[in-house]
Amino acid sequence: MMLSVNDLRLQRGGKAVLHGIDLQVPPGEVTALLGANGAGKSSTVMAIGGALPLTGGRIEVEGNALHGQRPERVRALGVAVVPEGHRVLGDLSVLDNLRAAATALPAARVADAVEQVLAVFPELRVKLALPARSLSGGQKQMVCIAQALIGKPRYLAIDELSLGLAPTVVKRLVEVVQQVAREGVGVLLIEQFTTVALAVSSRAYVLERGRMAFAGSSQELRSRPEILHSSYLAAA
Ligand SMILES: Nc1ncnc2c1ncn2[C@@H]1O[C@H](COP(=O)(O)OP(=O)(O)OP(=O)(O)O)[C@@H](O)[C@H]1O
Repeated sequence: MMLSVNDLRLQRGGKAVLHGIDLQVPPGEVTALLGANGAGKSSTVMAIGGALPLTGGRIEVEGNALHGQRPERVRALGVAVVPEGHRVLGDLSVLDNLRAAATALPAARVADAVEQVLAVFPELRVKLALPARSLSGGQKQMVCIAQALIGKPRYLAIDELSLGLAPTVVKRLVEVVQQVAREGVGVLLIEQFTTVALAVSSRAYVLERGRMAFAGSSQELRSRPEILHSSYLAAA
């Protein structure tokens, strides 16, 4: 019972960016994926979501291969991804953005599914009729997380939860991530604020130029700050 990445290799623009990484995301907890800009965090999440082809290795969820699958199939296997940049369909209303994420559900279940994600983000209720472009960055991120949750994933990967968002919003998003994990979802979290990421996660990984420089408990990484320092400096 796990989302697991084994010996993942990946090229972008003809250049190797992941050199064989291993990563496990257990259900019911938050796993942090840390590393400097360009280390390969986004590429890892995109590969998990079916948005980038691998050049080697395996990605599996509870025994099913995710690698080589299209993004829709990855979602159907219970793995949802929130890409970096909290992008929404700006011309559509917030409600239609949520509905658009529910197209894989039978029509009769869409309204219920929308209700369930609004219970997670009640602050979106008063925004439902507004065009999504009128939302703040934090509210757009809420819409993106709600879209990911609408299919009831067993695993959720979030690329840059809080990048560019106000501290009060970050606090709120972190609460939601913790709640989602408590309800049994395995969360893979990429978060620029390493203190936040290590406070909410049980296990942590540190990527350094496409290789895993650390894998272990978040507590251990908190007590050994030199690991993060050297990884973030190595990229400079
Ligand atoms: N579209 C692309 N085409 C070619 N190479 C890319 C592309 N996007 C990223 N890369 C390269 O892939 C490597 C890994 O980038 P990636 O975005 O996965 O890192 P990251 O750890 O998520 O960093 P960031 O926090 O900056 O997004 C980098 O060397 C980057 O230059």
